[in-house]
Amino acid sequence: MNALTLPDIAAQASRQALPLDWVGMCGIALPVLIDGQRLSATADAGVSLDDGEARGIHMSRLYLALEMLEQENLKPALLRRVLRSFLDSHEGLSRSAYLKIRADLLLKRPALISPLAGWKSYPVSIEARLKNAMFHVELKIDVAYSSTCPCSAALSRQLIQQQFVDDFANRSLEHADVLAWLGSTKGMVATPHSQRSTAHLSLRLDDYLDDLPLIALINDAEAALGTAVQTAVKRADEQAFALANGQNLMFCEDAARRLNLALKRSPGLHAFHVRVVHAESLHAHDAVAESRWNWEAA
Ligand SMILES: Nc1nc2c(ncn2[C@@H]2O[C@H](COP(=O)(O)OP(=O)(O)OP(=O)(O)O)[C@@H](O)[C@H]2O)c(=O)[nH]1
Repeated sequence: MNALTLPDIAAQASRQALPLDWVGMCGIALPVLIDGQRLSATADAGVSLDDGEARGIHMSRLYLALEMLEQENLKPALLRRVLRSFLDSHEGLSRSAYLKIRADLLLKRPALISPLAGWKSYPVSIEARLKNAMFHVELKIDVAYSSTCPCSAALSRQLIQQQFVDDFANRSLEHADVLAWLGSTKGMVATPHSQRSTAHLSLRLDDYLDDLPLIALINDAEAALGTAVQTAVKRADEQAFALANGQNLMFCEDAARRLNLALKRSPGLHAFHVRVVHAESLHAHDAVAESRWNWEAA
């Protein structure tokens, strides 16, 4: 049997004539280049099947178009070319094309004080759509940070004050005694709880952008939060982190508001949705806050 005789089921007429919103493949393994970094990624690639009479799309054509992503840095223009190729190879069948790429971006992060540095992984996804000649790119980025509860800090301070009253009642205050007391466990009878937290950022990019501003957006988000989780840590770094947390107490509402304000100042965005999740150590459930700007369902 040669190729000419192979049955082509996709080209048959559909028994139920009905257009479909999305048809394609999910979870395709793919190497991609982001800012020169070779990353292991997975891709979802699809098109609409607007011709309801056609039995199926041609999956191999989408799959093969993804080869364009192997050698070039991921940029909006490249994503657009891939989507254009999806549509060109489905002329008469499809009017919209979709590509989602997921990867873990690795960034080397310096310690707060010591000259050390270590790698941090940021789950990112890049979603591109081409529909009626309109091209859109949306980024999703997860940023991990530490949050210390302001309520718990205030309650702890009150207990420390109470301890001070108990320990120094009817005593004259000597500087050396107070200093020694502050350095003892009695000087901190209670500690506020803090938690590892995650900001899930969904970001719609302006159409004119030449590059994907992943690193700039991560940096903006971490600067706004103030207490990004660390990589290599010596004691001096841990002490600086403790100070940063103490100066940066936050409820999930505070984190969501800070991110909202920071992302509005970030260039290249025209809409975003922020969801912060504080994996509480006080509770067995999470504290969550969301904030949107110019965001409605795509
Ligand atoms: N449309 C469709 N194809 C599927 C599905 N599952 C597996 N495939 C297979 O995907 C393979 C590639 O499809 P096509 O791109 O149409 O392959 P082809 O006909 O050899 O390629 P062209 O000549 O370019 O059309 C076929 O062998 C299909 O059977 C499915 O659910 N839908």
